Amino acid sequence: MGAVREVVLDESVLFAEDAVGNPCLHPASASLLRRLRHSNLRVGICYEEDDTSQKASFVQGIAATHSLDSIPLSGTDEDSLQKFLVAWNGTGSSCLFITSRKIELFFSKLRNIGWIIVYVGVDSNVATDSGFININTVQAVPITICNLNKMAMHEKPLVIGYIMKPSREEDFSERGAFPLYPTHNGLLFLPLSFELPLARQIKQVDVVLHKATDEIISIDTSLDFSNGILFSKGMNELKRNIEDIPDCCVIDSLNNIYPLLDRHKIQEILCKLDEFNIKGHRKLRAPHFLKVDNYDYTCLQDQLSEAKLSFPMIVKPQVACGVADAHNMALIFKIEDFENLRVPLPAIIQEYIDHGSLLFKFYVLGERVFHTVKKSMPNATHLLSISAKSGSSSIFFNSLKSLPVAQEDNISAGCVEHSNHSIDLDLVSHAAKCLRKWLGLTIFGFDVVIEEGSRDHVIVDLNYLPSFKEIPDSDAIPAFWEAIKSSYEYWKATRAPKP
Ligand SMILES: Nc1ncnc2c1ncn2[C@@H]1O[C@H](COP(=O)(O)OP(=O)(O)OP(=O)(O)O)[C@@H](O)[C@H]1O
Ligand SMILES: O=P(O)(O)O[C@H]1[C@H](O)[C@@H](O)[C@H](OP(=O)(O)O)[C@@H](OP(=O)(O)O)[C@H]1O
Ligand SMILES: [Mg+2]
Ligand SMILES: [Mg+2]
Repeated sequence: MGAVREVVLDESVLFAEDAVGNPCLHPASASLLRRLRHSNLRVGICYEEDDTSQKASFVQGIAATHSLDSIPLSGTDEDSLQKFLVAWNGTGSSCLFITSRKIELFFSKLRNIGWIIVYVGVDSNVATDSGFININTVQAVPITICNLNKMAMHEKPLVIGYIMKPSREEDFSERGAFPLYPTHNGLLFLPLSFELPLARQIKQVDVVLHKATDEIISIDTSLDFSNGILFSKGMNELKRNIEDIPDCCVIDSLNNIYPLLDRHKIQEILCKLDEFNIKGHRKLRAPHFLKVDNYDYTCLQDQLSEAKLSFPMIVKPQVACGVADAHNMALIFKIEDFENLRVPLPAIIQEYIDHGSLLFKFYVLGERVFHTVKKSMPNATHLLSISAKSGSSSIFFNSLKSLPVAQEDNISAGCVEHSNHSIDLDLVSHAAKCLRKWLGLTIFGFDVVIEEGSRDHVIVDLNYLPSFKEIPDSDAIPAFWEAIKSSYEYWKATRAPKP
């Protein structure tokens, strides 16, 4: 049996009726359709031709929404089968027919031409063999396809189990990052579900790719961050499983991720870069900073001076991500602005770098380094005009939502475009390689601003598994796959020998 490239979902596994008898889509089926849509498989929906017109138009609407084919099935006789096959017009590779209706005659005809029937439902009488598979719920469809494709491929693909918040999974999935048919470098992607037993799922994968910070409930900053994290129930179960199954490559290990949760640790890492400046190149450095546990500014001025900090400054929560207020920060212009400052404590006070409102976002995917230029915040003089207009001296904002931009900020796209000539890419790429070695992370991002005047390249932020949305899919996705494969190969070559 060849690898599965095509899947037809019968309406019986997708639709139900709501309280008033109208057709509706099972939530689990909706999630499955979203995943299959971007799985690099050809997917269709089959519906009974004599369905009510309301049902037929509902099915066709769902198919159109998910960019899937919709194929009518008029009956189970030979003629209906031929009409169905002509309408589907399959490539002849192994095709799955996923249903919870028992149409024996139709099944045997399909199996005779190499299709595989996947019956969804709990029925002990169902005999299973290579052409007939029984699963309990539609949530087991991806793992079924994955296992069939693992068995069918001459060179065993590497199965990457992934888990992240739905919006992030959708972002990656829409870019084609999670195919259920092997990539050119032999990877298969399988969504892990907290709603199914994790131990069984993890045994099916070679790698677990996760964004654990998506599963943080809260962080008790009175403890060392890694001990203060309260994860979701599902993430705690995943942690237990990956700790119990040493034979599972994790991208990336939690211990390597924890420092990027903490802007204080990030500053300490970035300050190490000061030693790595290359003669004849611009200086690469971290911002001057001070960590504070309170905003009592009566004794703060000396500490600020000692830390070489002068106004304006930017105040960020020490917690860097994972919780809602990790991106609530403020620009402050005088010592009194610490009064009633709403930035969560403990906080990191950073020098504000005048950087002409241009931000260079770098993304490290394994060996590859990409960057994009984005509009940022204006120089201090412009910021003062914003604060003057706002009536309050300090400027409070959420960096994930919007940055304070001066009205008269005249950075046009052209300036962003020309800015590429101002950054020392060799210097930053060298720094990226150092950071990759120190952090032990497969995919991470960092933000660079160039100080006006000195032209110092200042790294103001480090992020774990960012979205690199702005990098073209044609570059980013193959690099994403290569980074994962290289990390796995490095893990395999360096892991402790099996007992
Ligand atoms: N020290 C600084 N001097 C000047 N501008 C800064 C400084 N720190 C941050 N910025 C600007 O503010 C933006 C948000 O800051 P930062 O990147 O630290 O926030 P974040 O919440 O970590 O964002 P991300 O979504 O990238 O994780 C930066 O992208 C940059 O434009
Ligand atoms: O959601 P938390 O755990 O707070 O972490 C954020 C990161 O700090 C940001 O770097 C991510 O933004 P980018 O993916 O654009 O880098 C941001 O990605 P998002 O905006 O796509 O959610 C978040 O991952
Ligand atoms: Mg940032
Ligand atoms: Mg960040």
